[in-house]
Amino acid sequence: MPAADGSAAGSTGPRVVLVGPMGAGKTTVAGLLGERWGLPVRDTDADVAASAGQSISDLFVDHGEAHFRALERDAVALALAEHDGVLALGGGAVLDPATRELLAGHPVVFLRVGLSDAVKRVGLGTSRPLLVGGVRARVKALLDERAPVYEAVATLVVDTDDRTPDDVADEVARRVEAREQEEAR
Ligand SMILES: Nc1ncnc2c1ncn2[C@@H]1O[C@H](COP(=O)(O)OP(=O)(O)OP(=O)(O)O)[C@@H](O)[C@H]1O
Ligand SMILES: O=C(O)C1=C[C@@H](O)[C@@H](O)[C@H](O)C1
Ligand SMILES: [Mg+2]
Repeated sequence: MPAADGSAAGSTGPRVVLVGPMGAGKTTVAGLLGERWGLPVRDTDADVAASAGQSISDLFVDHGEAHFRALERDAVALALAEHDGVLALGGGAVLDPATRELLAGHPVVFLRVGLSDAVKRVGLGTSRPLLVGGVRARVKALLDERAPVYEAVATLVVDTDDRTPDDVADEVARRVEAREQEEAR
């Protein structure tokens, strides 16, 4: 139940928030961290699709990217306020300045991925509307444009190229736990 100021009563916020480009493995690694820590996992892409009653692709086609971004901003704000588990954001969520402000003070991990691994991972499906048309060129443009934004919001950066999701989740868990211990001292 949210408190009067909009925050969730008793919520301490997510144990970790995963950011990074499409194909970085946010959703996959969030699932692994949730299992490891015994915590619930939430993904703002799934929240937006559920609240709109439409897939993300259909939302882009029917209402456009700006409408999707507005729903996404609300979904991130709500998840940060009420979710105490592992949180994966949509790849473009951090483009919104208000979202970046909300992230300040949370443990944010940037899962970094290079062009070649990102292209291999996202494949040629149509579930990522921003990539329909020319996957490699679009991925390159998005990685170049967004890398500084992910770096700016992150408290930790974890490389994912040539690594399995389990290996990435191990490093995220180890480093988040080490930070928590430092902060508890
Ligand atoms: N480290 C990895 N090595 C190889 N494949 C991976 C790795 N991480 C994720 N994958 C695979 O890449 C694909 C995309 O992963 P995932 O959906 O978790 O990415 P995402 O960052 O959540 O992307 P989006 O921003 O589109 O939601 C999935 O098929 C997943 O199994
Ligand atoms: O990087 C992006 O802009 C996106 C990433 C996905 O997670 C979805 O949020 C959507 O396909 C847009
Ligand atoms: Mg995802």
